Amino acid sequence: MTAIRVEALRKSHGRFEAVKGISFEVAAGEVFALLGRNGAGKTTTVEVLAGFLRPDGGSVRVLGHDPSAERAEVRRRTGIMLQEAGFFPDLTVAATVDAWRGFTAAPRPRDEALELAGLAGRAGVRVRQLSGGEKRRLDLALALLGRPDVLFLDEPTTGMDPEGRAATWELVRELARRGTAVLLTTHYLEEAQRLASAMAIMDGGEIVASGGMAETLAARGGRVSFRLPAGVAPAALPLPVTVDGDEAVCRAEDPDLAAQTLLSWAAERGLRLPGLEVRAATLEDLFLDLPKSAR
Ligand SMILES: Nc1ncnc2c1ncn2[C@@H]1O[C@H](COP(=O)(O)OP(=O)(O)OP(=O)(O)O)[C@@H](O)[C@H]1O
Repeated sequence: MTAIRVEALRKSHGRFEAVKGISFEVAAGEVFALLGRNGAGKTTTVEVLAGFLRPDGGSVRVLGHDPSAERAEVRRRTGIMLQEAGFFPDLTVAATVDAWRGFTAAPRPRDEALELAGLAGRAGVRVRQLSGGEKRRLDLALALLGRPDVLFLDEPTTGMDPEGRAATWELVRELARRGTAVLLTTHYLEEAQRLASAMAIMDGGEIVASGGMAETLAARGGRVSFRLPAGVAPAALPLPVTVDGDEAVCRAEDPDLAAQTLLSWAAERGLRLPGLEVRAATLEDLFLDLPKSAR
């Protein structure tokens, strides 16, 4: 089931066109990463989907509804974690959650939301005393209060320590397993690669690359690297390599097969390939392949 549908969306801020006709879909139970450098148009897109901004062109549907025309219906079933949290610094964590529960239909119990977000035991702390990462967790707790079918996460783990980040990833995975559609924007490419099954990279308001995460990365191939054995000329190797210092790098569609070819070649000659490393493509490799302007 399609949870989010964006078709030819356009949105300007004044005369500046921040989103220039983008299209993508997110299915129920899918984590979709919207990526791109600062100012690419990601937040503007999320704000349209959340019903905060009206599109100038094209259409968006969240759970089959138009988020600006049917805002109440969409808001009831979506959770949003935006970049700037508008908390009252003097309220405690518990009071903040209670206030939000008042605005939420059929909210989760307070302790359940705090537990989910990893804030159990911090209920009595004032918001101003929370660390940056803990504030993100509080944001997450609020976003999950209404047991949303669609979750918008804008830079959810900024400021979190590695443990908090790992716990958040696990929570997002679990929510997706239970059917929540998650639209994630992040600058942490490792986060996107681990969590998302599909992605789109935006630049200057347009989508410059998109597709299933695994398929896109597999199509990009991978690399095998090793230290060139003494006395071996790169041209003598059975596969083409680029050489940087004494490191040889072989880019290949199937890096496992390339490694086997290189190792058999070396074994036949009684050579070793020290420091041999086989690596599938990462999202970072994909980014580095994009035109400079898109990174
Ligand atoms: N309210 C606004 N008024 C004017 N320009 C805006 C407004 N909001 C965003 N913009 C501009 O629109 C462009 C896209 O911004 P947006 O916040 O959507 O990008 P982003 O991809 O989310 O960036 P970041 O990674 O920094 O969050 C930017 O150039 C930004 O300066």
